[in-house]
Amino acid sequence: MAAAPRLQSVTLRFCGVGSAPQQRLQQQPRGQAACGQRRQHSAVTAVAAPVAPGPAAPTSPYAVEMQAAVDAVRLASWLCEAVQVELKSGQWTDKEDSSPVTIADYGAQALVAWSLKRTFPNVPLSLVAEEDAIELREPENLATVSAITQHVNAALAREHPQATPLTGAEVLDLIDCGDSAGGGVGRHWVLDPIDGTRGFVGMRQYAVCLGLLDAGEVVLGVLGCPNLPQYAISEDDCDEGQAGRSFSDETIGSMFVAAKGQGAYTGSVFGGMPTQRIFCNDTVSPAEARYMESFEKRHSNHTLSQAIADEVGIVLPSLKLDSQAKYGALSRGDAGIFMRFPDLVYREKIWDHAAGVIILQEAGAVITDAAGNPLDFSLGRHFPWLHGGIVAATPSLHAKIMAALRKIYAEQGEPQQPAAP
Ligand SMILES: Nc1ncnc2c1ncn2[C@@H]1O[C@H](COP(=O)(O)O)[C@@H](OP(=O)(O)O)[C@H]1O
Ligand SMILES: [Mg+2]
Ligand SMILES: [Mg+2]
Ligand SMILES: [Mg+2]
Repeated sequence: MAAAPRLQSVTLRFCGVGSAPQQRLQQQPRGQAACGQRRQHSAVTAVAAPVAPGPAAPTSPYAVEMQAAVDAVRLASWLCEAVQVELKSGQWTDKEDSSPVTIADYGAQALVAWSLKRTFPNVPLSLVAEEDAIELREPENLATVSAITQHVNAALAREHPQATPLTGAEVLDLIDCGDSAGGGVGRHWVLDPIDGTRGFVGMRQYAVCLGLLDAGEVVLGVLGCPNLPQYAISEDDCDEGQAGRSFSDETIGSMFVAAKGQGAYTGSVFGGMPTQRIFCNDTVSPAEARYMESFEKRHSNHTLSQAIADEVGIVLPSLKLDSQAKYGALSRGDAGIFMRFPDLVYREKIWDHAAGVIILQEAGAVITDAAGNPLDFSLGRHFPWLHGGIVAATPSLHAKIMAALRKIYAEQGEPQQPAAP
């Protein structure tokens, strides 16, 4: 729970929802959101001085793709924030897997596809993305399509006023661009238009996640985290409903970018190209370390992560937050460890990890499955079974976590994962 003085300021900021968000959405030109109005917060740890020229220097490999990805993620992030302002409980449907999907998931996917096609008009778009428009094409979903299209066109009018507004049919076709099978040959964009949809509807954390696969390897990643503070987060920032305060606070809203061999960087999600170099902090001892895990208990076994933490000597409680915002926060040193232990029958999707993994790697973290294997993105839209889950951490803490995990498995018995499909 937040301390009393903080609760007061949170209450005040909630009062602003409805007017303040509109100000941010309508009055602040792109690039100014990070400026001014900074309050005192604990600094992001392990952040080096800004490094010029940053990840999109014209001579850098993947520079054009990086700028394209940042533009696409920012455009989608504007839509997400606009929808979250309006989101009322119950304004989402349940897909077959019973995960909530909002109009923002669809709208963000359409905008990213539109943006990539605009930047690369002569290259066929191969996009491995979470959503599809099959249900939206049912006649009873006409009103939903209309709402998505309105939000898509509002974001376009803001960022690309010269663009012709899209029709509902065009929006549906853009969403359906995301059906690529991916794989280890050629280039494929990998998109989770909203990772952490439950966090999005719960006014917690979420992320727009875009990665680029080249010959089966993630070579570029961008995370847009409109609700993630630009300062180091604490438990207070993870409480249910806390993210709603972001709309009137210019220190909220982070972007993370990385390209292979070029380092990881952060900045404002509504600013320019992020240029602040970040590193995960490998000097933290277990006694000082924090670990992060899913907010949703059903996504990860919190009992196992607590047992590992106890074994390693971690005393601080975990930070529980949704989405790949965790990968961004780990990359800049807010915590030292991320653990994810889903049900053994759950098959992970590549869009839930692609962008975050390259950012983590470029920040100096180690990320493996629970058996210590690297994550292989070359095998299609899903991973084959990851052995027991995912562990990401600073190098020294990763080694300690893996040793603790092996000890616990030796005592309790190895988890019996189904054979690879
Ligand atoms: N039963 C389950 N176990 C593990 N992960 C699950 C799950 N059900 C859904 N997920 C995935 O967990 C993601 C959110 O991750 P996190 O737990 O880190 O917030 C979801 O992304 P979406 O919100 O994009 O659907 C979804 O892909
Ligand atoms: Mg989903
Ligand atoms: Mg996801
Ligand atoms: Mg998603």
